[in-house]
Amino acid sequence: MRLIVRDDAISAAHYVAKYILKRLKEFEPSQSRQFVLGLPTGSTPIEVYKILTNSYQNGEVSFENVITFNMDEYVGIPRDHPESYHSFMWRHFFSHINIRPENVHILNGNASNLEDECLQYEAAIQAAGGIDLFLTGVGEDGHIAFNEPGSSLVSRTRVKTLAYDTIRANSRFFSNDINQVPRMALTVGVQTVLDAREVVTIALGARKAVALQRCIEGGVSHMWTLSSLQLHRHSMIVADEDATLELQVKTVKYFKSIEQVALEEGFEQAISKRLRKALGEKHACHALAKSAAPEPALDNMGSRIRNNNITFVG
Ligand SMILES: N[C@@H]1[C@@H](O)[C@H](O)[C@@H](COP(=O)(O)O)O[C@@H]1O
Repeated sequence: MRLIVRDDAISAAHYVAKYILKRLKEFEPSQSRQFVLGLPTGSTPIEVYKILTNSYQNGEVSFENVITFNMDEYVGIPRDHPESYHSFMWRHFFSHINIRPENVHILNGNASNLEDECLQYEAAIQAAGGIDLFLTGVGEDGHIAFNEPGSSLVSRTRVKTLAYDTIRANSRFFSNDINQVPRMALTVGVQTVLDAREVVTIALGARKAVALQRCIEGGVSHMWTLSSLQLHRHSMIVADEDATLELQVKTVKYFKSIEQVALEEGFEQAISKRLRKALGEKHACHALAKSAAPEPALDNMGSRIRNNNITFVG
């Protein structure tokens, strides 16, 4: 797992947006080879969506050959309710870019058979070739998507009852009236997220600090489902300083020093190359096929420089 720390929320959002743009550029999506992007809702990714929208409007990126899968949706509120995740995504992102409506996937919280809806969603992800990059947020209780504390770490898309803490936290979107917040949601599972080729999480503000501490410095636990990212080969958390408030100073310094060394030694290029390889396994990526250079070995202990070769943890 990588941890990237930026001074404030805007800088963190810029880092994430630029990272996604870089991945899209490297991938060169086309009609026969579409990029599959997993997306979250919540206040945290809004700035990322704004930056991606601006990039589209400036002609820097196209979403024509991007397929999206959203993480979750409330059960039982109308699709056009202003706080449904469907409305959220179109309001903050999809309406402003050139994505094809048929490429947008958002769970239907009003389906007559919710279990079937979840099964079909998993099947649709498979049919798209799996998710290339899953962007996620994190709840105050450490949940990823709506995988509340106690969720199975091998769970897949399903119906979930929301934790009281989440209902309380999300009441700010429902006129601060806890009674208006739906009690249930459909959500991708922890394993659905872990199956993505890459996971990028953005965590902003002091209210995420405890969750971040548990997920980075604690062990893998179903009580803090974001901690499952410790098991992923290509996971990265991008946080602002406030979100790191509960981490040990030495933890933050450690990850900052890794980033510094990595920048100096071309780590970014090494990661890009390794990810292109992972994507190439699915898409027969022509760019990587050209490269005959050996991959750097993995080292579970962290970033190391050996004979000018960098090894790194995923
Ligand atoms: N299901 C969503 C999560 O996907 C999101 O990460 C979380 C944090 O939201 P915010 O970014 O508003 O703090 O809220 C909800 O619970």
